Amino acid sequence: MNDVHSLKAALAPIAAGRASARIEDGRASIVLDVTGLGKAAGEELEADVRRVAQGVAGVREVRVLLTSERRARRLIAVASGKGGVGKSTIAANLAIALAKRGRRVGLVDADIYGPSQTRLLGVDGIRPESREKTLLPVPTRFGVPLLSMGGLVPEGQAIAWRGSMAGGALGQMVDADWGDAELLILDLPPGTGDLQLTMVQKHKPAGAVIVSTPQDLALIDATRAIDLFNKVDVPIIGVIENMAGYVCPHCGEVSDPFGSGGAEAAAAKMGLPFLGRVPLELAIRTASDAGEPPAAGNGPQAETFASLAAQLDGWLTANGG
Ligand SMILES: Nc1ncnc2c1ncn2[C@@H]1O[C@H](COP(=O)(O)OP(=O)(O)OP(=O)(O)O)[C@@H](O)[C@H]1O
Repeated sequence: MNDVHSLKAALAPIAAGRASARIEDGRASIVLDVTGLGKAAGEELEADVRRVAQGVAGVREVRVLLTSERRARRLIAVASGKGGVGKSTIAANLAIALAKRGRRVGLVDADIYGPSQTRLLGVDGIRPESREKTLLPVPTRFGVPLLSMGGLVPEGQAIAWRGSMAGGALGQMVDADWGDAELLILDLPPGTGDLQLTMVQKHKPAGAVIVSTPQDLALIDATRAIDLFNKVDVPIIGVIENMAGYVCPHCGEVSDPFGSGGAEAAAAKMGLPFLGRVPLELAIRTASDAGEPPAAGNGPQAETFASLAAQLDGWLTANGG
């Protein structure tokens, strides 16, 4: 076997289909395709390839060139005009329902005022590690890796974090080692101030989902959120009405403490798609508090989120795959 064949044979078990190699005057040049591997795994593979190549007879020097098809990772913002409407709950469950459909999804919790995703996804207290200044998202049981401001903002310092620090931390989270995730769901801080505008301007999500309760007041705020995205030319994928209709945990009867249909009517008036409604249900709150997102289960709530995710999926396909 000549040297280049020995080199190829040595590389095959660890980098089959990813490496092409040649040797000239004892110098091995290897082009390694690390598409979809993520930074850490790509570097690990590069080190393995280097080590193996150095052990091949006739090789004095090894050069490895990494290539990767640039994968466009899309950001979908989940926003609300005011706090407490269930934006984080919807964001977490949408991410899980999309993962169930086969999308490779990560979740970014940018809500510095009330970062709740670590609790919702059952990874409270687990801090993300970092490798060479790149954050490694925390894996969750639901197939959706997570990075949260919760792990970065010192508790009780949200106010001091307004502005540039929050912007910097969000940049670090978006540019983290998301591996082959094609989609990041971005749980924005509630409201429509400068902080939200800067975040949206800088990271330019592919689209936005607006969460509102059926109440009039929340709808006025939701309209402001819609205006914010319009201002920066980010398309609104649609509006979700949360806490619509109270389902009695005892008899299953549905009543409408906050009214119903308001968000749908408002969406229609603004010419925006209405994605659906999520009822106000004790089971959603208790499951969420326990780190068991309903979308991960098999109950009726899982169906509600599956249907929302199907529409989001349709939008993603229609807008670039
Ligand atoms: N459809 C629902 N049925 C019952 N409880 C819900 C529902 N949606 C959200 N909740 C509960 O309402 C509370 C607020 O929800 P969540 O934290 O998701 O809101 P938010 O809009 O993200 O708030 P914040 O502004 O604090 O980020 C939580 O206790 C959550 O479990």
